[in-house]
Amino acid sequence: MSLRISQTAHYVPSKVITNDDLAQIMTTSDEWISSRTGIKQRHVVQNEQTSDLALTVAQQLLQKADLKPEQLDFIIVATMSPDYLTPSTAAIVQGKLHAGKALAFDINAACSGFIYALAIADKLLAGPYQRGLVIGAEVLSKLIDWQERSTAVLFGDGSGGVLVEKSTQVKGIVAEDLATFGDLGAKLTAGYQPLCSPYSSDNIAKHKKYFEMDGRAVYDFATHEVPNSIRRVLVKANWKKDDVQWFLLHQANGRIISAIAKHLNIPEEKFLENIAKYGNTSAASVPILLDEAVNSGIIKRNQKLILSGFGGGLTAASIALSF
Ligand SMILES: O=C(O)C1CCN(c2ccc(-c3cc(CO)ccc3Cl)cn2)CC1
Repeated sequence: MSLRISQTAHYVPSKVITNDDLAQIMTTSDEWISSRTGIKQRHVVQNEQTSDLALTVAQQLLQKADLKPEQLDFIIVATMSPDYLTPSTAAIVQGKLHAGKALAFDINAACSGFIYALAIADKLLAGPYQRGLVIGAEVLSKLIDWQERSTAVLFGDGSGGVLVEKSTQVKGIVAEDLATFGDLGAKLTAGYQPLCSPYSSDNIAKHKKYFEMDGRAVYDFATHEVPNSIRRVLVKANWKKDDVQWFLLHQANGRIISAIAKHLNIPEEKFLENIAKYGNTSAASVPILLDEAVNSGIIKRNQKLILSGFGGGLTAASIALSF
């Protein structure tokens, strides 16, 4: 028994902000952003919340599969930018979808969130459940300090997801490697919830609401731990790296993907990329990349894929997927 990805979908808000648009409101340039990150533009919400982006993807997945909402057993939303602490973004989607039979919950593993969520869905399908939605959805624009150019230029809003079903036909997730490096968590933070009772005092600076990142430290972490993660999952899957048709990595930074390809001595062409169009959309980046590659015919059935996420936590996670 295994997990089959039956449908893929993605959605991004209509508002496009180019690097030149950002140069109008902060001291930066298209040259700096493009050369250091590979990003040319990003999509930013105007009046949509994270649950709205996730709901649109959920509706697309049901429509593609000709399924009714009540046929869903679960909805998992991977997000680090939920509408609320409670209700979960997944619960909001479940309610608006009228998917009354589906258990629904969020998971937060930042940019590894979609990979963690796929692995969790695999376990649910090994149990009493038949099918569900796994969605990565982010509105990072609400977590950005728009006065801080070092982070404001990196991120975008978006959502992507998959319909997963119990299957006896495909191998699905052949192996997984989900790692957390909590001792490095302070290197990438956002959304601190300050203590505020009459009995507490909180010396954490209030600006911890917004993204803060030790870019050098996270960059170095990624270029070392992502190759390690991919090597481990290849061994667990008993795959050789040449068996893999495509590598779908979190779209954090174009130079990081090149560095990881070099570390692994794998041709860069095997690493799919769309960071130029969307920026870093955290948990949404891999499912957006997956849907685009399926739609364009780059990814075909029965191919061997490696999906990898890395970032906040810090986390690094990989899945060997027989698509
Ligand atoms: O070249 C420069 O000056 C800078 C150097 C630092 N850079 C970075 C550093 C880290 C990330 C990053 C972020 C996340 C969060 O999702 C996850 C994973 C990563 Cl590897 C993205 N960019 C940008 C260009």
